[in-house]
Amino acid sequence: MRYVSTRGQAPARDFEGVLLAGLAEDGGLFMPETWPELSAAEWRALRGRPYAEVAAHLMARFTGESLPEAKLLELANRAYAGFGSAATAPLVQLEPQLFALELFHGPTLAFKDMAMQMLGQLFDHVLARRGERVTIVGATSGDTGSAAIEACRDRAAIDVLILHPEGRTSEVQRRQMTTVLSPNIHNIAVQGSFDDCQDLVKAMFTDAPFRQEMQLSAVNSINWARIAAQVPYYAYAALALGAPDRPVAVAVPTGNFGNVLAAWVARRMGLPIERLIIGANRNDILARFLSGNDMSMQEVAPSLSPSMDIQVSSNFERLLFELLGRDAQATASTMQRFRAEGRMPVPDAAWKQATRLIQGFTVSDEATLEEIRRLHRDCGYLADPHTAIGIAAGRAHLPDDKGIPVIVAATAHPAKFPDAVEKATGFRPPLPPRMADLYDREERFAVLPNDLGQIEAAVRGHVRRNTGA
Ligand SMILES: Cc1ncc(COP(=O)(O)O)c(C=O)c1O
Ligand SMILES: N[C@@H](CCOP(=O)(O)O)C(=O)O
Repeated sequence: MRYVSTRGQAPARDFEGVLLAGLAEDGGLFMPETWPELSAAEWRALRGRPYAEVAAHLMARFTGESLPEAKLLELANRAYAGFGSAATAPLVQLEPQLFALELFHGPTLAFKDMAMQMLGQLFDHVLARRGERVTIVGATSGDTGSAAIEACRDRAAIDVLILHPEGRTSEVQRRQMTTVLSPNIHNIAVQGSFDDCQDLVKAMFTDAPFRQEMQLSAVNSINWARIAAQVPYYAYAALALGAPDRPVAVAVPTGNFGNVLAAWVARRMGLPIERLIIGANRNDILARFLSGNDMSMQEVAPSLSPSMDIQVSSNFERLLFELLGRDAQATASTMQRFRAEGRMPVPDAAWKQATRLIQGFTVSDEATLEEIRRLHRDCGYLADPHTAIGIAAGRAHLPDDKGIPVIVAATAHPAKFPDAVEKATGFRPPLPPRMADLYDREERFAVLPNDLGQIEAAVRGHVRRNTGA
């Protein structure tokens, strides 16, 4: 399998090259040159199989010969062994047609563990075989950072530097990152928003000499390997509900558009996902795009669902590439105009094509609290604010539905956002016993301005110290 850049100016790579490169050299995102598709019989054969087997089988369609299914299965078994649910990603029925796909049973209690634990295994395997090392730079609004840190801590061949927006994550999220004192882990609180952090990461990747010198790699969903590892859980859930012989819809609380893109990919591989539904908080650029072709940037505003306080949704570029018929030149110029003018000029035909499949809903903070309250009262279910937005969006879609089940991505454990949950229900969800002393642990992080030079200097300093260079 070969991968091409959405902007058409970077060399094509294989899966391993894409895993290590992260972002393409031209600033674009890697996409498979062709889409693998499974027949109905192949999907049926995956029904009832353990999660690791489904993951290995589907990921093998993206990796090619250097990482065959048997090797992926070995890595997947290791990746998911420590999850707190035997099902890895259990499906909980909330209403006759509505199901929560719980993706938060990994070590850091958010859906990021589903892919990141697998990425950690992939990096270990590939770097050991090649005798190489990498410097991972990542941006987080709270969950990617801790998942990446947990997956890569104490590795000799990996340095990890995570940028988070100062004061804009929940305290649990921040502490999950900053209390990991392993020598290869470094946290930087950036005086800015998540979008600023993400822009800094992308700027480091497009600074060719720096990228080369540091051997940069990515763990954000700009890295195709992240998306590939997020596809299997949609298949796992849809198969449990009768796919490929019964269609499903999928609802996803959305920020950087990676999680919903993975569902789009599952559909492209032949899974009968009839509708994709996205829920947004007040940072609702994607919902505004879907309702009126208005992809215009606004200031990032803090909300009760901080992980989704995002305006520039990186993975939208991958969908745009498809909507524009894989025209890399048109994709590049559309993205350039978006960055220059703050508004993305999506042709009407492409927009209409998107709206035929994807529906968007904005859920305010008040409506989020009401949804958490309602779920607790009526279903005995405790949802975190992000999951509540997904469920609210899924429920808003139900009247349009033809009776097909809606799978909602439940993206975080309620204990990660205890203040919002307590405000809605009066109940403060406790952290699992292994994290009970989180508030007493020592924290270590630097605070830096939104300045590329200073961030690059910090990265260089940490990597030199770790490698003794
Ligand atoms: C808990 C949670 N829910 C939802 C999202 C949004 O997911 P995505 O950025 O893939 O759209 C995030 C951040 O990625 C998150 O951490
Ligand atoms: N919500 C994310 C933001 C980064 O998203 P990613 O999927 O691109 O890693 C976070 O929690 O950090």
